[in-house]
Amino acid sequence: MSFTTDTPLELTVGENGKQSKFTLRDDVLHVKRTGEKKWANIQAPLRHVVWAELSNDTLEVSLLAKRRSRTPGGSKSLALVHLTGKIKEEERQPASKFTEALMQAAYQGIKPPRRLKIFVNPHSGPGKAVGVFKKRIEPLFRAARCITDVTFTTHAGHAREIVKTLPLEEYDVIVAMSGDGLIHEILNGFAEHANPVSALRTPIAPIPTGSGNGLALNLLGIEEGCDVSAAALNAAKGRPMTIDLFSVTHKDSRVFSFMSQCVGLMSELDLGTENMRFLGNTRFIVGYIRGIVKHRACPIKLQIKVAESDKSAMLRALDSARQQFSVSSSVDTSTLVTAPEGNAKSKPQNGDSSETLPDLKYRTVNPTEEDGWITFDQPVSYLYAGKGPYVGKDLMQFPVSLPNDGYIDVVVQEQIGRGELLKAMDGAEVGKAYFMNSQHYFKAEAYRVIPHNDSSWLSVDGEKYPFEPFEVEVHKGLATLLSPYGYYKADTFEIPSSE
Ligand SMILES: Nc1ncnc2c1ncn2[C@@H]1O[C@H](COP(=O)(O)OP(=O)(O)OP(=O)(O)O)[C@@H](O)[C@H]1O
Repeated sequence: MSFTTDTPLELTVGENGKQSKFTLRDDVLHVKRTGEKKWANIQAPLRHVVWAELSNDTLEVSLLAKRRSRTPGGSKSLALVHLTGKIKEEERQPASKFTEALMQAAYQGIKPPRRLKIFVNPHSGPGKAVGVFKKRIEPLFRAARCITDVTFTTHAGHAREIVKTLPLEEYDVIVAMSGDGLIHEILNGFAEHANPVSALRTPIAPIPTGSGNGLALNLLGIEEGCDVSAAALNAAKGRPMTIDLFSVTHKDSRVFSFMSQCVGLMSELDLGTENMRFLGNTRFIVGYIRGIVKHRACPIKLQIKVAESDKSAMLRALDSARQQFSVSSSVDTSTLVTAPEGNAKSKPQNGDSSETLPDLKYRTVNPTEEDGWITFDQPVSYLYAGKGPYVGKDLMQFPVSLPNDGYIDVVVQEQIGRGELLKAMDGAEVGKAYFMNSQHYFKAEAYRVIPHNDSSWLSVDGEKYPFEPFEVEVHKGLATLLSPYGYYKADTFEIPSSE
């Protein structure tokens, strides 16, 4: 999001030696306060501006400001800061003009107040979600004038029961204060709604309190992906971004997946370490090292309906998508008043207003080479398929993934030596494993897995399923998320200059 004016907008308020000078330049609000020790100098990008209002003789600005101290993860966490200043009568007009311009630039056509249905999973991750909600999230939603309806989930399946019959017209956004597991549950609840397609168009915004939090990382990036305040502000004023969903079918069951499916080493490191939840994100690293020590191959036959198998072509597609992002995210102030997206819900794809979930196209087809299917029939270290670059803070598994290209990214890791598997950890958080020759990468419309025994688990969005034959296919743009950017924020993945 970019805000450009020839001359910066400025406003100075206050009296008696306590003055605040606000300057809106490019896409940053600069605040300089004299006579104050705390928050004397703030520079907040527009996406961190929560609210600005002029009432009687007082200007109020709420924003997220970076604390000086760093989190254990190394980034500076964001604090909700309220700034107020007294306005003299003769300053009312410029103050009103400034407040209006700041709100328009900060909301870019999004019309507050948003009505939020919020689910808080008290047991997600290290179990601190309720305290964090009361201390940090409730005040932020109040500052952003959101209308909230909160459920603290009491059991697994609770959120699913509620969203199945949710009156869709009463809410703009579903907020999940949880890990990725609760989002999987909500999407599957929506699929059981009487109007499933409309339900799935209701955007979901995650607030990361789980152990994995891959979705929040994909939407907010590595700097802010674990910051609950940045995530809550995305719920209050993010823009709808449609994503593809996947149907995972085995026997007679159909489950919707939004993030990933895996078998072999990568499913065991997640599902085999659930007793280590107290370790937070670290449990995945412990699980990976344990998997390397065991060094078991995963015996499967894999069939993929391939759309692209050339890694260089996928890098070029990402590069051109990134160039489009940078054009579409630069918005001139002249568009601010008339920006179109007041409502958070996404529009039907291709004008299709059907309320029926998409049919399964590949369930009964015979996969043949002529129809673009390829077959792997040798033990692998793991199969990992999904959407969204990050699957966790330490692993960018799908660096060339795009939100709604209609494909699932399928990664097949050959069984390699323990030393090489250990080396693959180096740079895993910025997607370096993509360049390993032993890591095969496909853009696919569908794939099938036939296990040769029952020695592993299938993980779907981090939830455990039996290791039985299953099939996956893609449904373009079926679900909606909220994003501050309109694309996956994974710019730490570097596209080599030769591409
Ligand atoms: N009150 C509850 N008690 C027990 N389980 C719950 C409760 N509320 C939700 N759940 C279940 O907990 C599961 C995991 O939740 P969630 O994703 O929020 O946390 P997590 O597992 O710590 O994070 P991650 O999925 O990122 O590892 C979900 O499947 C959900 O159904």
